[in-house]
Amino acid sequence: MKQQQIMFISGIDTDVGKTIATGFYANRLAAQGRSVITQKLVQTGCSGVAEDIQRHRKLQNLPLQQCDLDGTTCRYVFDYPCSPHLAARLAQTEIDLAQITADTQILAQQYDVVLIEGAGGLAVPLNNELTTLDYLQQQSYPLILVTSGKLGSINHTLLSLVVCQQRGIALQALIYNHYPQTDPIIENETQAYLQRYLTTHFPQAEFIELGEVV
Ligand SMILES: Nc1ncnc2c1ncn2[C@@H]1O[C@H](COP(=O)(O)OP(=O)(O)OP(=O)(O)O)[C@@H](O)[C@H]1O
Ligand SMILES: C[C@H](N)[C@H](N)CCCCCC(=O)O
Ligand SMILES: [Mg+2]
Repeated sequence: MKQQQIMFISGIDTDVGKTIATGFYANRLAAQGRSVITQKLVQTGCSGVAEDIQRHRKLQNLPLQQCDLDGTTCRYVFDYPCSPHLAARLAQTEIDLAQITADTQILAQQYDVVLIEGAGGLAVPLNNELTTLDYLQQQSYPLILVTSGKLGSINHTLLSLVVCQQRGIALQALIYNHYPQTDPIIENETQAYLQRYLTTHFPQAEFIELGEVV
């Protein structure tokens, strides 16, 4: 019997490379013979089929799927490029998290692995009460966290990891995005520091390097 797996991909911030990392990780699993679909928790800043889903499919070298066209892979797409809680409010609606969970379950019945990309970082609000972190904790999905070598990443990464430990969220992997390249002295130590930190505090988690995707 095929093992179904749902994993959540978040990052230390918006624009850190979650979408690229999601496509990369999907391809890695597909190369191991597993069928993979991606889902976007909530998309802001566009209309129609979520732009992150479109990017995932391009990276996977797949056309848009029926589950993309009918909204199963991204139920909530909002125009305004901001936090989901605000984007939903501006659209005079609310994000129904039970609907998103139901969509994930439908996808999990059809694919071996569902990778859910969050919007922004872990503490991004989905409404006035709940953050992405709360949802992740409720669902007990393992987390793949995307980080980078940019100045400031050590602090943002450690804050994200400390809160995962406090909330009992399992870290599957830390993806270290080498893009964009900035200061090699800072980047090298950021990578080395985070690798040491992972070995000490999350020995079961994988450290994965992501290079520039062209
Ligand atoms: N490894 C990479 N190779 C090439 N381009 C990259 C890489 N990582 C990030 N980028 C580029 O940097 C920008 C931000 O990346 P991306 O869209 O993946 O961020 P994100 O974390 O998914 O943001 P959001 O919170 O909006 O979902 C994009 O233009 C993307 O193409
Ligand atoms: C529009 C943007 N690209 C992201 N998808 C949304 C990021 C929300 C971040 C909210 C915040 O941390 O203040
Ligand atoms: Mg993205």
